[in-house]
This record gives sequence, C-alpha cells and structure tokens, in this order.
Amino acid sequence: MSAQRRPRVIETVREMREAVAAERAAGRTVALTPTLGALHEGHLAHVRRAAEIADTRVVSIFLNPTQFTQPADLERYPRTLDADVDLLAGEGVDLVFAPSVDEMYPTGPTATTVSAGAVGSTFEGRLRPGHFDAVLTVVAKLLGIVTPDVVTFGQKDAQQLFVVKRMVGDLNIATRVETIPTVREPDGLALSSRNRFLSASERTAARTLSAALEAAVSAGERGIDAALAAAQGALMGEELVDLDYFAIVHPATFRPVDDDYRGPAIAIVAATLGSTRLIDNEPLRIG
Ligand SMILES: Nc1ncnc2c1ncn2[C@@H]1O[C@H](COP(=O)(O)OP(=O)(O)OP(=O)(O)O)[C@@H](O)[C@H]1O
Ligand SMILES: CC(C)(CO)[C@@H](O)C(=O)[O-]
Ligand code: BAL
Repeated sequence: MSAQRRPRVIETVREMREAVAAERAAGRTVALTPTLGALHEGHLAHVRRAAEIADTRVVSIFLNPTQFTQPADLERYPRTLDADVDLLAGEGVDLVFAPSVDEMYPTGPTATTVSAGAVGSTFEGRLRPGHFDAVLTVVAKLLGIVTPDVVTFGQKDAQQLFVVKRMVGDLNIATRVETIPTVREPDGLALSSRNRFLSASERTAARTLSAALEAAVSAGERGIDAALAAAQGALMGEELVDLDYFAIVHPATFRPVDDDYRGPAIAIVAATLGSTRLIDNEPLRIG
C-alpha cells in the first residue's frame, strides 16, 4: 500500500457538513461513496472512479441497522473500521464519514421514511421486507448531510441501484448517480463482504451464480426462454446452492420481461449457500 495521508475520519453530522462546506468554499466538487464498511476491491473501484469525476472524495461507513431484517445478519456483519480506513488511505481518500447509530438516529428510527414503492417488495424486498425503504431513507439522510455532486453505487446491488436512481429523480435530489461495474474474482464470483462466510466447498459452488448469468447473457440473443433455460442448465445439480430466484427484468421497471420481449434487460440471481445469502446480476440484451 502506498504511504498516503490517512483520511480525516468524521463522526458527527455537524463536522461532516462543515468539512463539505470548506471543500465547496475552495471550489472543489465532492463525490460520496456510501458503504456498510468491510471494504474490499469492489469498494475501491468506487473511490478510484470518484477520483476521476470529483475533486474531494468522501466514503461513508455506516452499518445501517434499519435495513437489516434478520438480526443475525446484522450481528455477524464484519466490522473492520481501522482496516477500512487503512485501505482508503492507500487510495488517497480525503474524508471518511463514520457516524454512530445514535448520531444518525438520535431519537431512534426516523418517523419519516422514503418508500421504494412496489419494486421495494419484490426480489430482495420480498425476502427482506422493508429493506429498500430503510436503504432509501438512510441514503436520503447521507445525501442530505454530504450533499455530494456525485454519488457512486455498485451495479452489483442492481435493485438498490434502481430504487436509488429513481429516488434521486423522483425527489429532485441535486446529485448525479455514477454506476460502478461489478468487480469479480477471477472465477467470476462478485466480490461481497459476505463472501468471507463461505466454506471452501460453498466458495467453489458459488461460482455457479455468475456462470448462470454468463450463460443467460450468451443465450440472450436467442430470446428470453433460451436465456432462462441456459441459466437453469448452469444452476442445475449444484446441491450447495439453494436458489432464491433467477429472473430477467426490464431495466426501466425492474419487473420480469414478457416472453416475447426484445431489448436491454438485467439477469438477476440470489441464492443461499449454507448460512450465506449472495446476490449477483448482469445486464444483457434479449433478441
Ligand atoms: N463487487 C462489487 N463491485 C462493485 N461495487 C460493489 C461490489 N460489492 C459491493 N459494491 C457496492 O459498494 C457499495 C457498498 O456496498 P456494501 O458495503 O453493502 O458492500 P457489499 O460487499 O455489497 O456487502 P454485502 O454484499 O455484504 O452487502 C454499494 O454501492 C455496492 O453496490
Ligand atoms: C447504500 C448503503 C450504504 C445504505 O446503507 C448500503 O445499502 C450498501 O452498502 O449497499
Ligand atoms: N449491499 C446491500 C446492503 C445489504 O445487504 O444490506
């Protein structure tokens, strides 16, 4: 790691606002990368891209409790703040916003929340009821605090990206959403902080998720049935993968496309391996 200056770690909303005001007063634009912490190369792709499109980079590290619908999922979520700040120092990131839960929710979960609408109860939202409302609410708070010119979100969390982009448009929030492509392991597995919970055999089996997406992408030109059949073929026989869903959705609605659909789409997949739930997706063209 290069010997960069460590980022300034800010824990309060007031200091964060003052730091951003100072950047603006100096004529600098600001990029925000929101995270839950436990940073990996996927997150670093965000801050590297942010360096190309803004002057000052802020990374928020806030393990937002309200978006976890399973207490055990929150409990075991890795908390690695010191290592995270070290990684960000290596990238020359300027500011880290790492508030406590009390700082973000001084009177408990907010009475006012943002609704993700009907899409919020499909796919990830069906398995994690209220998750996307909680994500949008905390993202709205982070955008209100940091007021970034640009905010980065990963394609890996495709449904989250969809609802965030729609919120920013619907609520006229003065920021631009920059999409960061999914960073993968050499065998195709999307990097995720939850990958560390996979056993060796689960880790090997996890490869079938991206393999199914690749199969769908390759078969996509032959239509929706061919794409779904190709994905099913790739997933078949892998006993360690307990499939939650595989679907092909429209990028403008995040709803499954019709059988005769032609055009851009997103193949999405979620599965549980042992005690670990993984999601992945790949944009593709049908027809
Ligand atoms: N492999 C990846 N490539 C690019 N961006 C990613 C990747 N993984 C996560 N991100 C993005 O980083 C941001 C923060 O995500 P988060 O902190 O939840 O990390 P995560 O690894 O997705 O964690 P988990 O999968 O356990 O929820 C989100 O915008 C997310 O889409
Ligand atoms: C956007 C986010 C930081 C909100 O807590 C989280 O959902 C994540 O890391 O993807
Ligand atoms: N990366 C999405 C955040 C979550 O799983 O809660």
